[in-house]
Formats: sequence, structure tokens, C-alpha cells
Amino acid sequence: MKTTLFPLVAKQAMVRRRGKVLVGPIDLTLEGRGTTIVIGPNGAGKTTLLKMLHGIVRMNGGALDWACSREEAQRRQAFVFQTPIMMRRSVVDNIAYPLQLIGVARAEARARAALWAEQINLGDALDRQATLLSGGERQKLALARALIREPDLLFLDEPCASLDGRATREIEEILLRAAASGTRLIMSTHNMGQAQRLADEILFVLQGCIHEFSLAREFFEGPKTTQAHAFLRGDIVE
Ligand SMILES: Nc1ncnc2c1ncn2[C@@H]1O[C@H](COP(=O)(O)OP(=O)(O)OP(=O)(O)O)[C@@H](O)[C@H]1O
Repeated sequence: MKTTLFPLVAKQAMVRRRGKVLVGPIDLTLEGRGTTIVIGPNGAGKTTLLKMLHGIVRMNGGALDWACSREEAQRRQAFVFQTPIMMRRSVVDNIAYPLQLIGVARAEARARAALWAEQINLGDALDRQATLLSGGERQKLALARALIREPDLLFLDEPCASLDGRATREIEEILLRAAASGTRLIMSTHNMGQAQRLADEILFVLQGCIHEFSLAREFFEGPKTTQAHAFLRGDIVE
């Protein structure tokens, strides 16, 4: 049987840069089910927190413990950045790239990538240069490229920032399908409608710390702290 990644336990985890604490100290246990949506004001530390949990930002204190080895956890997770980088290659080659990195033969990688391109409505654009895609198309490509290795865990940093309603809906549909098939999602967003549509649990971040961590329904029906209340009302919270 496949070993599990979760729970992920952060103990006093901290990121500091130039003498300033960006995140932490954080104590947090993430279980292996559902979708966690990370919200909070600009500069609260959401991106840094996601990158810290993913292991691509150096920690200055504390520990992150997976239920498996760190190497295995790394192998089984992916990250979709707010502004994904497209390689100067075709759409199909961009999506196939993570499979080629792990040694899948080019023809098979491209065949699987073509199936993914269909799923994200880029089936007609297989040979287009990816750098010429629109913002929404790039985000969908980045999502397919992250999901093609069937990660157990996917981090997403504001994947729908500056996308229109249609592109946002398409991305949410892909995310809901991934979640339904068992991919654990941890994602930041500024869009509270989107948070309500996707979240099983909410992590509300303020000044680098976890201010509230609750079931989504409880959070939206009645946040525990005045800051979260104010944030949901649209007030300025710092
Ligand atoms: N490498 C770095 N060195 C110094 N400061 C940094 C670094 N990276 C981020 N910061 C600062 O850390 C704080 C948290 O940034 P972060 O991007 O994690 O916040 P965020 O909640 O994702 O913000 P937003 O909602 O605006 O995307 C900000 O004040 C930012 O300027």
C-alpha cells in the first residue's frame, strides 16, 4: 500500500529575512483530506507560508514533519505559481515536461499531455508556442503540468488572480475534479466567493501567523476573531 504524506506537522516553523519575521512561529497540523484555502490581507505571508510548506523557502527555525520521508513528500507534491513560467516550446511539450523529467518516453509523455490538453480545452492548441498563450490559458496549462504526475498534494498561489469569470470557472472545475479524485489542495486566494466554493477548511493568516484555522462553513458563518470578521466585511485589516 502507498504510504501517506499526512499529517504534515509544523512546529514553531519560521521564515525570517533581513531581520524581519515573514512567517511564524507556526504550529499547524494538516490532515490528508480536503481543500485548505489560505486567506489574509496583502503581505500577510500567504505566499511565503505556501512556499515554506512546500519546502522551497529556507526556514530559520522550527521543523516540518511529514508522515513519510522529506524526499518522498517532495516527489509527490507540486506547486502552481501565481505567474507560471512557460518554456519556449509547444503547449504539448510544456505539459509533457514533468513526465520526461522522470524518464517517461517522449511519445508516451506527449500522448498523456495531449489528453490533459483536451481536459483544459487546449486540445486544439497542442502545437502552439506556450509563451503566446493568454493569462487564463497559461494558468490552465500550469495546472495540467502540475497534475500530470498525479501529485498527492498540490499547492496553488492565487491561480486565478487577474483572470476573468470564465477562466476562473474552468480552473475551479479542474480543481474540484482533482480534489474529488483525492488530490489534497492547499491554495491561497483573495476571492472570497472562490474560497467559499472550494474550501473545506480555512487558514486565515495575519502578520505571518495563523490567526484562525477552522472548517470553512464555521469560518464563513461566524469567524472567531474580530480581525477575521473585519476581513470578511471587506474592512482594512493589518
Ligand atoms: N525574500 C524576501 N525578502 C524580504 N521580504 C520578503 C521576501 N519575500 C517576501 N517578503 C515580504 O514578506 C511579506 C509577506 O509576503 P507574501 O508574499 O508571503 O505575502 P502574501 O500574503 O502572499 O501577499 P499578497 O496577498 O500581496 O500576495 C511581505 O511584506 C513581503 O514584502
